[in-house]
Amino acid sequence: MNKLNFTGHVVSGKQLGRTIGFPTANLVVNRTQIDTHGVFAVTVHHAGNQYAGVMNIGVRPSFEDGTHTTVEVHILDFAGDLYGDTLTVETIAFLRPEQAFENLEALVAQLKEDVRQARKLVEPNYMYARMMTPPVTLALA
Ligand SMILES: Cc1cc2nc3c(=O)[nH]c(=O)nc-3n(C[C@H](O)[C@H](O)[C@H](O)COP(=O)(O)O)c2cc1C
Ligand SMILES: Nc1ncnc2c1ncn2[C@@H]1O[C@H](COP(=O)(O)OP(=O)(O)O)[C@@H](O)[C@H]1O
Repeated sequence: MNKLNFTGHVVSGKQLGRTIGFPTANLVVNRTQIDTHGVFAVTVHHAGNQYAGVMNIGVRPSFEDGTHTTVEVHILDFAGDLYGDTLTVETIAFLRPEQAFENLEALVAQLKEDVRQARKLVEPNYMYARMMTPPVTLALA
């Protein structure tokens, strides 16, 4: 997979995400930075912090007429107002292509599975970084 690394600012969407337990920050990004569609496990940088997340780049075939591409990120273990803020997103792994779901229940079940995968794929990176930090610091001291 080609790694994507881009920055965008958060605008409002249909405000449906929060009603299904998955608030998703809609990002305005430079189209030339995005050359693919699909669902990804990602690292999100916001205000000096780093989080694991799941991202969809697509046309939301379950809800839309399938013409307008959006970039949406759900950040794991985060709650807060991001409207107007800037996020930098780095893809870690491609999870699956975007699908048309029959109903919200089926979408939510898949989103839970996406989050489960992202935890497995993204969080070990942080654990490894934390494990490595003390010995490196000691070696430099
Ligand atoms: C990780 C992730 C995967 C998604 N996968 C799909 C998908 O396969 N099909 C789809 O129609 N929408 C998908 N969505 C988009 C949701 O339908 C969207 O977040 C929801 O419509 C809420 O939109 P809102 O932020 O405008 O309120 C996905 C969103 C995320 C964050
Ligand atoms: N964990 C989270 N991940 C992403 N956005 C979150 C999260 N927690 C709170 N938010 C906020 O919720 C908004 C997304 O909620 P949502 O209902 O999908 O609305 P919208 O359709 O306007 O994107 C984000 O823009 C952000 O301000």
